[in-house]
Amino acid sequence: MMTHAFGAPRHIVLVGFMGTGKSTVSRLLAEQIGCLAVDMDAEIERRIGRDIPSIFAQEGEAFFRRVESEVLAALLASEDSSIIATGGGAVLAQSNCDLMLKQGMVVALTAQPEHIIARVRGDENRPLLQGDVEERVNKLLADRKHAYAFAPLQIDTTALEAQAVADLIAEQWKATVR
Ligand SMILES: Nc1ncnc2c1ncn2[C@@H]1O[C@H](COP(=O)(O)OP(=O)(O)OP(=O)(O)O)[C@@H](O)[C@H]1O
Ligand SMILES: O=C(O)C1=C[C@@H](O)[C@@H](O)[C@H](O)C1
Ligand SMILES: [Mg+2]
Repeated sequence: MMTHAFGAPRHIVLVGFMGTGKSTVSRLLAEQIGCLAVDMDAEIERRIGRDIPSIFAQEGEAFFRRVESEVLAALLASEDSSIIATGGGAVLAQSNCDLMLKQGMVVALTAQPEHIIARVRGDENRPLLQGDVEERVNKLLADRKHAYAFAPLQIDTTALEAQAVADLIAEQWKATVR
């Protein structure tokens, strides 16, 4: 179980573009550290009772972003420590970033565009990447050039296995909560 020094962050929050490995790494980290992994996208689907593409199609992105902010705030308010895999766009609201920094150790995962494209190609669960995946990824990456820079810890996952990424974060976490 995790123990906490006074004032130490309660949660580990993973941010990053789609396909950088937040969901995968969160599950590995949870096993390693011994706490719950929560995937915000899955939590939103559970709360609304529909999958992400349907929520985007039927309610629109603005609705999705409102629910995303509510889910994030609820998870961060929990007394129980967790590893939170955020959705790729959860950082688009400054208020979300401020909350993450206040309540968690925020880690940004990055990867070279070609690797992101290879990892997300063929996955129909990402409504913002439908159509020409390469074009969509490059456009969104340009729009979000600085969106993940607020995280104090940045890990380039391009040449790392997901387990190696989890190991790096676990090491940093142990040093932080000691
Ligand atoms: N370090 C890595 N090296 C190679 N492949 C990886 C790595 N991390 C994750 N992957 C693979 O990339 C794909 C996307 O990973 P994952 O779903 O964890 O990304 P994500 O950041 O949660 O994306 P999203 O924001 O869309 O939820 C998966 O197929 C996963 O197995
Ligand atoms: O980057 C984004 O804006 C998104 C990423 C996914 O995790 C989902 O939250 C959704 O597909 C939107
Ligand atoms: Mg994910």
